[in-house]
Amino acid sequence: MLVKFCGATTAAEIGDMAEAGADLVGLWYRVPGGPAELSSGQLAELAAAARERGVAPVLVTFAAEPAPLLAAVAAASVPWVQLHGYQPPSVVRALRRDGPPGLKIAKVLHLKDGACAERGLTAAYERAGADCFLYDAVAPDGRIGSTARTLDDAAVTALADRTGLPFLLAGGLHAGNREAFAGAVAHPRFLGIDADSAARGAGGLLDAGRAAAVTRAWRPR
Ligand SMILES: O=C(O)c1ccccc1NCC(=O)[C@H](O)[C@H](O)COP(=O)(O)O
Repeated sequence: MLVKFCGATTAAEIGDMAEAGADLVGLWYRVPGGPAELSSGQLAELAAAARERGVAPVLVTFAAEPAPLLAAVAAASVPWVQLHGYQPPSVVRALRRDGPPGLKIAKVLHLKDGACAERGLTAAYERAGADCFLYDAVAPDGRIGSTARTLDDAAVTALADRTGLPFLLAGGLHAGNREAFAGAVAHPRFLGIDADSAARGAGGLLDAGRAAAVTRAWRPR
């Protein structure tokens, strides 16, 4: 299974995530107002640092214009893109058509009170060329991304049953709640986990010890 931690802003955090056993590290690009937002130069620098440490960099974005995303993917040689907003299937199609061969595209599906906001679009995302979905929570006020709110295991497995792609599970995952997701973890399309809040230390940066505790708790032994 894959383990992703999201929102690195320094090479030191990336080194810490590598030590914590991460496969993927999220780098924010075009997340307006986000505390971990990076310039295109920083994105390229941190993507290189991640590759050096054997961790695959993931461009995490709210952007819905393919051209700047494709330019950033090419400039930073990023192998993964995570479309974390409510981007339509046409954005996935454009990235698949015009992106580098082998680019991995993760489309986030947002769940609120057990209902998926993109429920009517999942087949279109699949046809457009997404590689996987990432299931994440929506806060009561509509906020998305790093909400630290957990999903309901039954809602997750029901959504996974209705879709045809592997999925990363997110939403308030921490070292102590793997058992609450027994259905998701056992699902044949379970691909791995994505966490942000639980991996952060007191100063707000990603923390090696906290991230390692998440990895240890979730990775099968
Ligand atoms: O992490 C954020 O603050 C964020 C902001 C805007 C877009 C995406 C963002 N994070 C994306 C992630 O992949 C997080 O890991 C995911 O939302 C889970 O976060 P958490 O519930 O805090 O573990």
